[in-house]
Amino acid sequence: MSINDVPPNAEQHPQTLAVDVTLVRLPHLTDYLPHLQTHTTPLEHNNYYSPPDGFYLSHSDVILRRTIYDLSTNGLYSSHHSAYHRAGPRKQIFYQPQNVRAAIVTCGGLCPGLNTVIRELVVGLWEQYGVREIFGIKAGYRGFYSSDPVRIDVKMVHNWHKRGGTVLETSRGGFDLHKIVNAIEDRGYNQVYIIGGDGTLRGAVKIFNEIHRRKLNVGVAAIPKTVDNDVGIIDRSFGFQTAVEKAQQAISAAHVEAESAPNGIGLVKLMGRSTGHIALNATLSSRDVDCCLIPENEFYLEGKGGLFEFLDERLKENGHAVVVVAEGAGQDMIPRTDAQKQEEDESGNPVFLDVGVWLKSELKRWWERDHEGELFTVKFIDPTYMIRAVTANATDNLYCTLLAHSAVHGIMAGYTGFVAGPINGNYAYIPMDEIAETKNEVDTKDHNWAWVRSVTMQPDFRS
Ligand SMILES: Nc1ncnc2c1ncn2[C@@H]1O[C@H](COP(=O)(O)OP(=O)(O)O)[C@@H](O)[C@H]1O
Ligand SMILES: O=P(O)(O)OC[C@H]1O[C@](O)(COP(=O)(O)O)[C@@H](O)[C@@H]1O
Ligand SMILES: [Mg+2]
Repeated sequence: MSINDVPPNAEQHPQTLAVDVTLVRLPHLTDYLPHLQTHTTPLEHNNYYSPPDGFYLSHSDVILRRTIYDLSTNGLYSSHHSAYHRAGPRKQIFYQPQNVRAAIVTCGGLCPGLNTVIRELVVGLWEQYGVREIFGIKAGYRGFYSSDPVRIDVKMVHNWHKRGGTVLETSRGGFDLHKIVNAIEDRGYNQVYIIGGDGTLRGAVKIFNEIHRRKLNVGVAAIPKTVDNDVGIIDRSFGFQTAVEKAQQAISAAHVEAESAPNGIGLVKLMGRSTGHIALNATLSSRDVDCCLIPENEFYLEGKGGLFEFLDERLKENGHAVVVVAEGAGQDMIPRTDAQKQEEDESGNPVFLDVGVWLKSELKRWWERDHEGELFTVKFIDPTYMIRAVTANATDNLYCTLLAHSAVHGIMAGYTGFVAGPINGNYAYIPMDEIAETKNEVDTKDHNWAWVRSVTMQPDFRS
């Protein structure tokens, strides 16, 4: 079939898609505990649920990862079409609610919605399944072995979705596999809910593998958290939209400052350790940005096609310009000492130098050199934690709720070593190790980046 054979009106000329589906295998407690008993879910007798036909999902309900096909190629017949188990309640579960001891932990940096996820894990366990023993682990992974857990009940969590941060506290570092799994065993937890980013997920995989090795009757579920939106496979991470909304406010302020000064430049640095999703999305939604700099697209300052030449033209044309830079961009250009090159945070993440401060001083240096005596202003705004230390917006709050309830249903159904997350708008269970290995970077070859370029008309920094 060639492109010309694809009829413009598919309704009149329906095409048949033949898709080979590979079911992504999800770990289950019965993989190593084959004699575990099943029980009918208490949702059957929940006055507020009255499950209608089709309410329960089964092992055969799946979500396809790939939804976009090109009818003119044979690509659609290729064998790799991953199908993931759909998230949702199962009629048969592998726990008796009165025997459940659940532990919840938050790790890594803050993210809007953390408290909503915790709240909804508690509500889901308590209200839907009748679980009464729910514990919060304090201050990240280290809390498993270094402090006493906090008992949580459904009344306590009432208002938590209206608070930024994490009520349980969080931290980086402190991952000690054996101490953590020993604590899980000693304290008798049989469900562990881990909320965290890429580092946390790599730790969660190790915890799950160790639990599997010890053949413990303990389900492990993770809920991916990161404002950076750098977790792969899932549509987006919770809190990201809220962070973009906040970032836009910083851009608006930078725009006002820049507009109100002769040759004014508003410079905004946004979070994004190694991905530029916040910068890109805030740029696209604000439309005030003249240039968006992200880690996935190297840039340079001097010469033809460089940032200075571009800003020179923009200032001549408009009298002002707004530059957005993701914190991980341009790191290779910032001079640093050997000690600075080695610097890592407690989790082993590289510590960046401040690209905003550096860029501000480079802009000033350039202007003084090339435009001596002409007025010039750079206003640098770094909202840092203001974009993530906030409550989740309505969309993120709802999203956090669905994530938490999906995780509870999955663990109750005996699945383990999984992450709950949306794929193409539907909630799925994805093996933890698969998620831990993937990274969601900005694809500078796709339409979104092309859109950024067409909105800003910034250089591609390739010449
Ligand atoms: N490769 C790894 N193996 C085990 N634990 C890890 C790993 N990377 C990070 N962690 C632990 O996960 C937690 C959070 O990691 P961090 O990178 O700070 O944040 P995030 O999970 O948000 O990316 C920390 O306690 C850290 O020690
Ligand atoms: O100062 P902190 O707390 O280490 O956080 C800074 C980092 O945390 C983030 O907000 C998110 O990182 P994680 O999701 O990996 O925790 C990054 O954008 C930023 O580089
Ligand atoms: Mg991380």
